Amino acid sequence: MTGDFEFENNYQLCDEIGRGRFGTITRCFSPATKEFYACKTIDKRVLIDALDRECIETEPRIMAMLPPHPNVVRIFDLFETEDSLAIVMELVDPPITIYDRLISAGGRLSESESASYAKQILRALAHCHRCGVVHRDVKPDNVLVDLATGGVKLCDFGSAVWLGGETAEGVVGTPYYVAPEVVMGRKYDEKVDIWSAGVVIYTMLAGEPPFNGETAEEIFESILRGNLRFPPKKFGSVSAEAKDLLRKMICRDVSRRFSADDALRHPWVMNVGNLQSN
Ligand SMILES: Nc1ncnc2c1ncn2[C@@H]1O[C@H](COP(=O)(O)OP(=O)(O)OP(=O)(O)O)[C@@H](O)[C@H]1O
Repeated sequence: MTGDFEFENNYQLCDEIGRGRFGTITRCFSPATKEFYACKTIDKRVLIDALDRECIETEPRIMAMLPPHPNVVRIFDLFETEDSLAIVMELVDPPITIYDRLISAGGRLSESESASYAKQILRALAHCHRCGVVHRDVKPDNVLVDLATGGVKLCDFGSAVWLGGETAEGVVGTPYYVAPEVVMGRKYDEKVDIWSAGVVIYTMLAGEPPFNGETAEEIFESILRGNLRFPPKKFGSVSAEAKDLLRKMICRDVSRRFSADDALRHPWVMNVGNLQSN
């Protein structure tokens, strides 16, 4: 790891393209490779909380550990000083997430677009899980979409953990997308990402998440009740295969819940190219 000085020698900072809990994402340019990248800069001085400090240290460690995959944002460089951290990543330009895509599409996406994104998210998760990495914060805001190619990339590994076959504890994630075993404070494994990915797919198809509430507590109660419904108003034109996959991903029984590889073998995901785009 190197410092500020080396960063300035290697990259030129351009415009700000995003802001997260801990830092700013800026487009940057490398005169050496003549390529643009996304640089996440974190001011470590504002992080008082031990958990926040852990999050920012985890992200580059986990990203560097994962072998490259077309559906996972790649890390290229890391610069660290006592006060700051800069992570140079692959740039998705324009910087659009599935969350932004849902907003611009008026709330929901077609079945074919949803299935195409679902397949790529599942490929990213299968890759992470094979490497023992659990993302723990799969949600529309953490999936970048390349509008030119339709390719998607999983990003923000700040909540991720390397489990390598073990289990974890502790509430991590974003209320709407959190699996019930996490809410209950039980030990959990990589299947939490499958629940969250199922909630993301449901949200893309319906325009709203399956478990709702005014407060985080209400959302958690709804998740624990686990009453998965497909209101005809939202799901009238959605195929039976899509609903079947959702039942197998948003499944309370962890041992029966699909793995990423199981989901990739499901007909709805296998037949992505044949779905209607309305
Ligand atoms: N590699 C990238 N290419 C293009 N845009 C990106 C990239 N990474 C992040 N962004 C943009 O910056 C925003 C914030 O990024 P990110 O979610 O990684 O930050 P964070 O600090 O971890 O946020 P959070 O508050 O969700 O933890 C994203 O929503 C996206 O718009």
